Parts: sequence; C-alpha cells; structure tokens
Amino acid sequence: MQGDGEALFLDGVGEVAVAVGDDGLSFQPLHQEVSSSCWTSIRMQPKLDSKLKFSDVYAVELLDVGTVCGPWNTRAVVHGKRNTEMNRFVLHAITRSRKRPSPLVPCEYIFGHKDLKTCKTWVEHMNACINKEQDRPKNLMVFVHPLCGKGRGCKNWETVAPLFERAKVKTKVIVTERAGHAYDTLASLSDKDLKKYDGVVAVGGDGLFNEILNGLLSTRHTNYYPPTPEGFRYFGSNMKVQEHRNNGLGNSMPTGDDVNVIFPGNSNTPDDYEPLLSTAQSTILDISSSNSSDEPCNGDQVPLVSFPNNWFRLGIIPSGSTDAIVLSTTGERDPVTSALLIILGRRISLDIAQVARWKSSPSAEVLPTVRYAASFAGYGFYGEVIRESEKYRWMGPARYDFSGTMVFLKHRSYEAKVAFLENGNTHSPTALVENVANGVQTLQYHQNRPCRTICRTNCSICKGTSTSEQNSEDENSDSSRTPCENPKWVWSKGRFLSVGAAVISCRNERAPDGLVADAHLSDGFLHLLLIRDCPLPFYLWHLTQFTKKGSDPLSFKFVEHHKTSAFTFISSHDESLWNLDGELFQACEVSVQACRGLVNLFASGPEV
Ligand SMILES: Nc1ncnc2c1ncn2[C@@H]1O[C@H](COP(=O)(O)OP(=O)(O)OP(=O)(O)O)[C@@H](O)[C@H]1O
Repeated sequence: MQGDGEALFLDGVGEVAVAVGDDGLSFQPLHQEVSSSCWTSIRMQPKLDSKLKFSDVYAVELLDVGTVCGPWNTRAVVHGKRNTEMNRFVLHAITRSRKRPSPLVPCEYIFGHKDLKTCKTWVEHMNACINKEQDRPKNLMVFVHPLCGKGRGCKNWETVAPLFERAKVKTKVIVTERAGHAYDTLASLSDKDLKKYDGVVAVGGDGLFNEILNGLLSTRHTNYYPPTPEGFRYFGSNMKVQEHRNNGLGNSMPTGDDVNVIFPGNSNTPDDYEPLLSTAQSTILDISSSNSSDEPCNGDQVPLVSFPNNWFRLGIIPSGSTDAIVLSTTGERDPVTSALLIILGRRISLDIAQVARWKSSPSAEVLPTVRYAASFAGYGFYGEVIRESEKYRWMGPARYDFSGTMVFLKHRSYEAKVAFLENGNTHSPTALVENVANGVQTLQYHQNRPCRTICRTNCSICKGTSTSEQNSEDENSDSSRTPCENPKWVWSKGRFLSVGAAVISCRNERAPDGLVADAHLSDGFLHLLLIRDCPLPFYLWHLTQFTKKGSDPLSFKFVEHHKTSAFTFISSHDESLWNLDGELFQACEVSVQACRGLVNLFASGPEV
C-alpha cells in the first residue's frame, strides 16, 4: 500500500491510483475519460484537489459499507455499475471556497475498496501520517459566553463541536455564568493543571478573549513595566512587575472609591476582577528567566508556565459583536474556519499591549495595575462610547452605533499629554505642535505617506524573516523592522478627541481595512493615533473614511499617527476612561508598551 499507485475508488471520481508522499497524497484517475472537472464536482462538495496535503487533513475514519459513486460526467463505471457498494474510509480535509481564499471549508475524500482489511490498513496508515503533524492540539479548555453577540455563543459551539470530536481533540467546556468567570478560572488555575491543556479557546467576542488573556497573563507574565519618559512622575520605576508585587505595591484590595473596572450587564462587583490585585493574592512565582522560556520548573519539578512560550496557544470561535481580533488574524468572521484553524494547529504569534495604570483618577492613590489588550487601547471618544453603550445593552450590538452617534454629537475633547518613543516612523505634520485645531483649513494633507505593507499569511515582517533584498524593497513602505537605535521620547500635548493605540489592524464590519490598515500582528509596534480637537464636520469626515475600503483616514491634519513601541499618557480629567479590547478601564495616568509575540494564536494570518 505504501508503494505508489495503489488502486482505490474515490467517491465521485472513480478508480484512482493513490500515491503516498512525505507530505501528502496524490490521485491519478485510471480511466482517461474521467475529466479533470470531476475534482470540482463531487456531490455538490466544495472543490477537491488531485493532491492532498496531510497538513490539510483533520480526521480519518473507517465508514460502514456503502455506496461509492462513479464520476457523474462520464460513462466510466465501477465494477460494471455507475454506483456500487463497498468498504469505505474517509479523509476529512479542508479546502478553500472558490470565491474567496480565507474561509476554510470542510470537505471529504471518501475512498472505497472491496476488501475491508485494505481499508483498515489505509486508515491506520493515514492516521499515522496525520499524527506526525506536529503542533496539533490534543486537549483544549473552551470558554463559551452564552450571551455574546446576539446570543450566538452556545449555538456556534454546537456547530463546531462535532469537528473537534471527529478530530479527537478533547475539550473541557465551561459555559460562563458571569463576567470575570473565565478570568477567575484561569488566574486561579495551577500551572500544573494549565499544562494539561494545549490552549484555551474563547467562544465569544473580543471581550471574552480579553478576559482570558488577562487571566492567563496576570500571574504568568513577568516583565518590566513599560518604559516612561523623563519628567513622568514614575520615571525610573522600570522594575519588573513581579518585583513591584513582591514589594507590596498594589497589593491592597480595591476600596469602594477605587472603581477600576466596570462590568457591563452583570451583578459582579469590580473587586471580583482586578488583574494585578488578584495576582497579588495568589502565589508569587519566582520566574527569573521567564522570557521565551519553554518550560521552567519549580522545586517540585512541576513545570511552571510563563509567557511568552512556544507551546500554549489561544483560539477564538467568533461569536461577539465586533470580532476585530478574529477578522484581523484570520481574515474571516466564520466559526467553522476558526475551528479548523485550531484543530489543524495553525500558529501565529501576536503582539500584546501591556497597559500599566499608575492612577485611576487625579485624586486616587498611586496603585500600579497591569492590564493587557490584544487589539486596541483607546481613550476619549472610544472610552465614552463603551460607557454610553452600557445604558443601551437591551439594543444588542446596535447599541454601539447608537451610542457612537450620541458621543460623537457631544463632541467632547480632553486635555492630555502624551509622550511616545520615536521610531522614526511618524506620519504627521503635527508632532510636537501644541494645538493645530485652528490650522485645519487644508484639512486632508496628501504628503507622501509611504505605501502600505499589509500583514498577510506568512508575513515576513512578523516572522522576522524578511531578507535584505526584501527589506530594501520594503524600506520605503515599512520600517517596522528597523527601530531607532536610541529612540527618544517625543511629547504631544493639547486637547484630543481621542487617543488610541492599535496593536493590530482592528478590522471589523464597519471598518473593512481596520483602524490602521498596515498594522502587523507581531512586529513589536503599536500605532498611536492622536485625534486633536477639530470642528465636528471634519471629525465626521475622518470617521467616515474608516468605512471605505482603500481610503486613508489617518491623512488629516488633526490626526497624528505614530508607530511606536511605547507611550505614556497623562490627563487630569476626573473620569478618564479607556477602552481595552472593548472593556472599560478607568485610568488617568498610564504607560503602555507593545510586548512582541507575547502569545501564540491558533490562526495563520489574514488571507487578504
Ligand atoms: N455569562 C456572562 N454573563 C455576562 N457577561 C459575561 C458572561 N460571560 C462573559 N461575560 C463578559 O461579557 C463581556 C462581553 O463579552 P464578549 O466580548 O464575548 O461579547 P460581545 O457580545 O462581543 O460583547 P459586547 O456586546 O459587550 O461587545 C466581556 O466582558 C465578558 O467578560
């Protein structure tokens, strides 16, 4: 059988010679009259190929005796009949839809042979081949948010669960009962228990994913606080987060007035969910060489888990209101595509923004608190929209449009100071200018913004594999791989309508190119967007640009766009609200840094 050309019957095609190679199978029809169109016409199935890679096969099953159809468009027959009964086995694989490359579609290659033993041998052999595929998860923890989006969480999980079952991926499913449930579960899970899993999957929106991310990282990411500029009052406090915890800073429980985190639509108190504080209550881990560690061990030789690491991955089955993380990392908002990417063990690394809050309000005590965001951290307009939308939760996802309009009409701006680490990649004529609100007569400037290098599957910038030729080719379009040797801090002060930092492109249905079309998933940079106060119609013009594919919403005079690895923000506003991946976080003094490739995702990048 292992030899070339074993004859089998392939459903919808007829008799084929099957050759097994190192990385897959190929099929050669034995009857010339079987035209190539058979490969695309089988039983209304999506396109089948005459070659099949093992990396695209997610399950192999022995089937009962049954019909194997001959080719529909030829006179070829199987054993003198068009269709015939025989022993069968099936390879479950993926294919791409004919119209668009990013959705993955499950398809079946059903093979038949008169001899049961032959079929069994094939099944064993095929299973052995796909088991050699490294990187496939065997055991996953799955959180299902039953109320996310339009209440699709459970339904979406029911749709994809059979795929996991078929692929023999074990799942421990937890249906969340409240906000903070996933966070609490992961933050309190021992590393020994966490190591039983190859990853955690969120069946929900960006909010549930953010909760999972924070639950995992709160005790397991030991890093320095983000760098801060000279003049910032915490300048020099760049000790490790873990050291800060050990020194007792930030260990106290939140008081009634220190309302840090607001949970929409549930009865939980904020105290139930405070990453750094929860961390402080849990065992402090001594992970001295945490960076890039694979599996450090404690005294009992139980490996501890720290991030970044090479084995643990996160997945999302999109079911939320916006699903920006899934759209930016797979190019699709499709539960089946995401499930198949998880089962097949695809992998990309993802930058994460580490947000250190120094003060929640001007009068609050200094209490360093760390949160993580995978897609976006935004202040001003973005924070207000989330707060306002909570009043209209009953509207479902439409509440974001409604509250967005309300907040837009209020047209509030906020006095703030922002300092960012200069990377030599600033697209703004206004950096260092105190206020340009009066200078918007020539509203949209058409300076030579570099052409954009979009992050795609196998992105060489994210993988850090671009060759010198590619680099010079990309030099004009993207300097993301050449950060300044001695970056310096640049201050931007004034009144801002919003301050935002996109970690990834943040594509969504309203903004097809995202907030920053050329953001990369894993280049170690944030895209800082400072929107200065400007007349309402101009702001509207800017916002509407996001809804048009191929437009350039950042090319306005009142918009600053800085690609940076870190920034610091200070406002004296009493209700300074940040939006972290769609979740509220009150903070008037924060420092933020991009942590390159801090987590791995079951995805392969957008096929856009
Ligand atoms: N069972 C639950 N009941 C209430 N809230 C929950 C529950 N499970 C999770 N949450 C919280 O709901 C918030 C939103 O979750 P998620 O992003 O998954 O859905 P969404 O529909 O996209 O959210 P939103 O409509 O708020 O944008 C998150 O903060 C999450 O922690």
